[in-house]
Amino acid sequence: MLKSRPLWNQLHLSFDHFQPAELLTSSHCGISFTNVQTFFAFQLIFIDSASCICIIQLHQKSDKLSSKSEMDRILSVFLGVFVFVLLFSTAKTEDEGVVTALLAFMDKLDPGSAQIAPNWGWNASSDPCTSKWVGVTCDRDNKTVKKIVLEQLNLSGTLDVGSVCMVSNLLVLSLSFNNISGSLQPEISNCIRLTHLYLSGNRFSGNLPDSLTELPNVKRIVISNNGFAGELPDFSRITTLLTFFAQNNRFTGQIPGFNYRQLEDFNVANNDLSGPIPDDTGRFDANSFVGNQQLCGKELPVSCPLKKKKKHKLKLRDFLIYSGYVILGFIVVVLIALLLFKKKKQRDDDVKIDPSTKKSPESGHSSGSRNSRARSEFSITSVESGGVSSSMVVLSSPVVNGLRFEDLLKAPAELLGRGKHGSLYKVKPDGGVGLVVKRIKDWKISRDEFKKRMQKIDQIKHPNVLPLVAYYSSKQEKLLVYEYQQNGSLFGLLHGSQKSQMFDWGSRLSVASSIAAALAFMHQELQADLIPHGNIKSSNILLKNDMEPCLSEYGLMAIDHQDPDQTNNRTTITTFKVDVYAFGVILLELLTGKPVQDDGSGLVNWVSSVVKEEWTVEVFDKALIVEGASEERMVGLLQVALKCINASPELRPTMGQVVTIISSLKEEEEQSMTSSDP
Ligand SMILES: Nc1ncnc2c1ncn2[C@@H]1O[C@H](COP(=O)(O)OP(=O)(O)OP(=O)(O)O)[C@@H](O)[C@H]1O
Repeated sequence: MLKSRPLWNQLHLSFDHFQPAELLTSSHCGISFTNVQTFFAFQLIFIDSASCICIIQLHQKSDKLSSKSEMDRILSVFLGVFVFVLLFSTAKTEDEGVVTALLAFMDKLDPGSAQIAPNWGWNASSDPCTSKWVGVTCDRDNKTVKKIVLEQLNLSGTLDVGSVCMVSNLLVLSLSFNNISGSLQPEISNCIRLTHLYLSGNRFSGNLPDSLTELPNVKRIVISNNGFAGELPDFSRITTLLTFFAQNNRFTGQIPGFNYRQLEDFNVANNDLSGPIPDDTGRFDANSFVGNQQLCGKELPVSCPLKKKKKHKLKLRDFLIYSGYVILGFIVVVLIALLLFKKKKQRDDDVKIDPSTKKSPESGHSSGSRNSRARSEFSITSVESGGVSSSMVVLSSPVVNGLRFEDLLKAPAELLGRGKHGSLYKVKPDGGVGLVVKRIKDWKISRDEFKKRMQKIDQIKHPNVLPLVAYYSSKQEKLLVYEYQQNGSLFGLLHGSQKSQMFDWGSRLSVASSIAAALAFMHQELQADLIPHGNIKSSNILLKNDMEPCLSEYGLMAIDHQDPDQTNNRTTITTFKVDVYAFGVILLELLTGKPVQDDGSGLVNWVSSVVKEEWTVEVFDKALIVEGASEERMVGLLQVALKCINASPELRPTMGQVVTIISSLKEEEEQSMTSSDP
């Protein structure tokens, strides 16, 4: 039976029949009201709103019993039966409504039932869900129609949008590769929950209705290979759209606005579109636009003509005015440049360019060409450090035997990044290995506490945690020295130029497993000292020479910056749950292949909303799907991630628990690999 959601509305209407009545309570599971005239209370209780059964309880009000009580009893029974019949009939009407709508839709789609066979189930005496009509998919409870997929069936009628959109929970409508003709009617906007509309490979014609852009949830619109014509409506209104395929139609006019930054797939090739390509992101190449004679842009061989400037004959007066503007502009530019220069000088006042580092052997650039993100060279010589070599503690590491603070300060340094918590320099002391120096300013931690913390962290070794090589502490700044890892980070592997390298499902699961194990170990060892990592993100997971992942910068951040509830009083448990949350975000990054922006909440919200809609497979990285990664194990890992990102720290698992689940997923994966080996 179909879910009877609108029944509720109708129920309220039916109460009007009993006016004057006083509504006593109203909830989703029951309603009661008193009929004042007959001194009766009815109680309608929904046993199961889905099957539309209700029980009507009739209560006589004892304090109001009168000589008319016998008469009233009869009346009450009559009223009860009446209400029951009324409700039952309205519920039935609702179910029948969807069945009727679907049959009307099919009637137009396949006139004369030329294609549909009797065993498809499409008839008025059966239920689309429980009788499993061909092409219809329902929700898990078999109550609501969610998808209609009727592809490659040679259907040659028209699309009755008015009828099909009466299926109020419809998410997917796919009618690709048939012979359907006619236009797409404006009532398409009634399909308010629709996320996927596939109409490609038919004979549709006419304009796309403006109302198509009113669909609030639509993600994929595929209308390619049809005869659609006219101008495309303004799709920039749809904020959810990920795919728009409209190639091989007869669309004219200019390409309208789209949220190009968000679109994953876009193609309007082979139409009659004209004018400039408005996509300034450059994410879609010529293939998305070719075959439109009058289209121009950097993606195509035809670049757009420059706008012709009107030629003016300059009179002397005009000349003087323009010269005035030019001089004024020049003065403003000089002033701004001076201001910027002053500001930059202030920012860099503690970073002096070491004249001895004119040229870095690695970069080959001169120190004059400084740029914060590009390769730039500084000496990390600190104003206050002034050669206080005794303040630097070099830990017992084979990597830097005999390293002196002076060597570090003198060495050419290249700025790798300026993060929220400090700057990172790559340094290569004479004859030594490459190092990185993290420079943290204004960390509100006493020298003793800092020293204790670093020594504690140094005592705990794990193969997947990058060891600290040396540290230095002064009032204003702390320096932390690590070995430089030339293979980059997990961030680079997932989203950077290295993306082209195959980062397959097995490797992703392996990274998740190694990092989880490292974190669980560190948490256990540092439990008494309450030192979490505090800043887990994919750029802090580095790849060692053997491509094994390792966590860097453990324990540098006293407070977390990813967890929304960082202001809460921290208990032993919640302190470490900050890392569990961040690890959950890493898992999402591995599963979706999408980068994390700012605090990660964007990715978390997106995944949560897709999963809620029961579109779980949508979240996975396309590369993983193409590779044929096990959906069962991807869902398993996603479930771990969702537990980790629980808004309530107490409800998040411990890293120990996370390790157990991921290890068993990894084991299953390995077993499946060996069993599928020839
Ligand atoms: N030991 C290392 N070897 C090689 N690259 C490193 C090393 N440590 C960090 N990096 C890389 O250097 C870049 C800058 O690191 P940095 O720690 O400054 O950035 P961040 O993580 O964004 O900042 P923050 O840690 O302050 O939030 C990152 O891409 C990071 O992956």
